[in-house]
Amino acid sequence: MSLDGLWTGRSALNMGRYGLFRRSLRGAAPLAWPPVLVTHRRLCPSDKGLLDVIAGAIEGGIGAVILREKDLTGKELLDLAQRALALTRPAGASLIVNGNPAVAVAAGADGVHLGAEDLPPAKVRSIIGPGMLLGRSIHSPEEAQALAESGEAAVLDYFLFGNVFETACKPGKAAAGLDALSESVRRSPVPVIAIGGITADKAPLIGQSGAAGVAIMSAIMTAADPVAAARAITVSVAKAAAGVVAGAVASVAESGDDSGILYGIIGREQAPDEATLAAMADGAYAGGCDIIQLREKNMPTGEFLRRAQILRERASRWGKLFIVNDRIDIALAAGADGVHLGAEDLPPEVARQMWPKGIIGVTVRNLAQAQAAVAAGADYVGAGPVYPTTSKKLDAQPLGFAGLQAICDAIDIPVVAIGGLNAGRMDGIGKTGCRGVAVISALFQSSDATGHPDRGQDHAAPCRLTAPQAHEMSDRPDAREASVRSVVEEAARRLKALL
Ligand SMILES: Cc1ncc(COP(=O)(O)OP(=O)(O)O)c(N)n1
Ligand SMILES: Cc1nc(C(=O)O)sc1CCOP(=O)(O)O
Ligand SMILES: [Mg+2]
Repeated sequence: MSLDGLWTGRSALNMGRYGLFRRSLRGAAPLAWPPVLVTHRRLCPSDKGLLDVIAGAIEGGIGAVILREKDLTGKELLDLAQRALALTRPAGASLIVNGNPAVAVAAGADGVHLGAEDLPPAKVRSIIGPGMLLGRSIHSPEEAQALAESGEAAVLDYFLFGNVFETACKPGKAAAGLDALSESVRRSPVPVIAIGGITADKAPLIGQSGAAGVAIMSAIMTAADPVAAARAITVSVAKAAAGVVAGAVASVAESGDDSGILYGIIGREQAPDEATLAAMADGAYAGGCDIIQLREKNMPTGEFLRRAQILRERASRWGKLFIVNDRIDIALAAGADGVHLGAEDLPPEVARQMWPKGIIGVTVRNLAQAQAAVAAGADYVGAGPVYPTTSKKLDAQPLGFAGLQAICDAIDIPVVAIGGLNAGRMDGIGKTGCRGVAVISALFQSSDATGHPDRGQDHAAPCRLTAPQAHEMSDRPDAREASVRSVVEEAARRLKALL
């Protein structure tokens, strides 16, 4: 009998939600994943059961639970998974079943985690279908590379790399170390989650390696107060994620030839959950962003509005600007400073009538569109793409600096350059006359802040630098590294003052 049909049961109903979650994890920036709890019920304190610890960890902000109870029978594991789901699902956390795809499907769980001894990933993917998360443990950079080269990683959503530090959970097993973690991140086509001996105070080191998140076993499972233990880790990870973003932002801010506006654009692809969104916004403003735009596609209005309210609050705290992409209704409801409109959105004349005092930005691709935007009452234009971008599918030809300059010369309102801009592409941009740059990936999905300018150039993951970008940056590695280091330190100082 083929197993291929198994997933058409209950979990198929969940595909929309988890399909979305999976996609949003693809481009995960350093520490953009919320922390993951990996269970081991025999470590629980004597006064607590496993479900008590899971409930506490969720209350403390854990975003996913990997149920790793290897000695249970299928029936026992199914029963436990169903009980755990009753805790994770209402909280919006994910439940991932270790090693048993059939139990995961039968329970309606959100994912499956595999070890080297389990079924091959492609087989498991055919059992669970496209919508569920699928992860695989790895223990070395070579293993990450082998799984990438064999094509097995193509069906995976993440690697779990360990053990990074020594841990009582694997007595006698030497720590793989941070360098091996960094190298695994570099060779991996999927986000890497770090595990093994991770505590709240070590989370920033994990962020430096470029890993997308941390997974915790003993620091939570053995804690007398699992809520407090989980919260300490969640807070530390959020601060570290903000620090990474601050460093990337500062490195772009410092790279231009004048001090123009730095305009960051963020959405769930960069910040999957609300805590990460807030942390990244803090990092971006701390690093030198003047404006943040919330850009969400196909998001239910309520969720979009909640995220807009979070950014409104962060921007006000920093005394900086907040713009909503596409949706003037959400911009007004959230009290944003303005809205950015493109060819598919409400015409700017209509927006201006509805919102006389709002900042209205309009996308333009050529001179004629720029002049039309001015006539329609725009406050600024976003002109692009200046370079090809990996952040969205676009048919328009890149403007280059010459096309950008022609627009800047022709109109009197501010021009913000957009598309494929990063620290290595800023020389001379001020001379075009543009007033600033709008950026997604180099701020929120970049490895810039870690000092590894070539990370991931071998793979085509959307969060990574493309080979030509990496080449450009490597032309002046010493200058770049020194400059990145100093701006990261400065950003860390500013962030510390805030937090
Ligand atoms: C500052 C800035 N400039 C241009 C755009 C692109 O807007 P649009 O053409 O509407 O495309 P989407 O971003 O909605 O896909 C922008 N968002 N911001
Ligand atoms: C959202 C968007 N609009 C563009 C346009 O030209 O209209 S380019 C773009 C993506 C910008 O992302 P990155 O900095 O990663 O290239
Ligand atoms: Mg738009």
